[in-house]
Amino acid sequence: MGYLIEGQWQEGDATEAAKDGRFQRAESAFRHTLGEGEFPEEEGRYHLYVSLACPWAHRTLIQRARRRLEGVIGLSVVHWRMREGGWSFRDGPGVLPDPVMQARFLHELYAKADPHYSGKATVPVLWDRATDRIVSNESSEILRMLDRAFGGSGELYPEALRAEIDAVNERVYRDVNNGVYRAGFAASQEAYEEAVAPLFEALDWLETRLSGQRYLMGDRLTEADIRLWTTLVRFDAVYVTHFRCNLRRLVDYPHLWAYARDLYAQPGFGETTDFAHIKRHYFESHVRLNPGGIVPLGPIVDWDAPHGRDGMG
Ligand SMILES: N[C@@H](CCC(=O)N[C@@H](CS)C(=O)NCC(=O)O)C(=O)O
Repeated sequence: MGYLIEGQWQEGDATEAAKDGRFQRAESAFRHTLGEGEFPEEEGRYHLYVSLACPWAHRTLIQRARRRLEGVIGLSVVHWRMREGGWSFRDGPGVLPDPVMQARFLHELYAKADPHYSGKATVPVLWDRATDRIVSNESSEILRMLDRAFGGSGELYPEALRAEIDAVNERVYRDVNNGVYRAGFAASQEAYEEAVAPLFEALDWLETRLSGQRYLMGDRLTEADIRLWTTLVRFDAVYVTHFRCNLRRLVDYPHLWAYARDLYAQPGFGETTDFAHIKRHYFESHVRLNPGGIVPLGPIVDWDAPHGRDGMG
């Protein structure tokens, strides 16, 4: 773990847990848009840096695969363990090194893009090879860019559904995507309970919503599904134990669990999911939560079991 100050890497826990024990996520710093202004659409010009473990990066990886943009936007995958030096490109199964600067650590790219950058070096990063700059390091915005750029139709965020998608995204982000982190990184009992209660209220709400419709917006997949799903797929493998989100497991929610398997079977989802990176990242990286670094072998769950949702409206 660590962070950059004025482009210089500092080892240490830039923990986002404030003095009151509550985890706070920092805003992403690079917020340009592919296809606008200085970042025109050009095949081969942009490169995506992800961790296969990271739920935020996973959003962008799913969309790159769904759109079959593999030949248009390059990909690097960091090593699952995030300790000294932060995310690195050290050798390991599934790691794809950096072809742009042959960086050893992700933070080198942040410092190259902005020698005065202060903050964390997070994934995902959408990099512009032509200018050596970061287009964006905000997953929700990269997801939308990959929905529209290079001939995309913007189907994940259709005009008519935007208000409803925004409303669902807001609650899912606060209580689910970030909720599991607020529970896991809470440094007090109070902060932990403040995160866990709304997390499971939100899962109950989603369970009901998905009992009568295939996707969060009805009969079509939108960005809201991708954003929810990357947390669900990690839930039983990691968050139930490592982050103590254990009132219930995903498999205890019949509709949510079938919904998660439905998406897992669709193009872009299962194929970009790497449970080894996911589990090893969390259990080997967070020394405070798991000092021994032991990775649990379970749970045994069948992601390929029939989900029975094809015919749902
Ligand atoms: N707002 C960012 C958050 C990304 C994020 O927090 N990524 C984590 C991995 S899951 C990370 O890279 N953390 C590095 C660190 O904490 O030093 C986004 O959604 O793109």
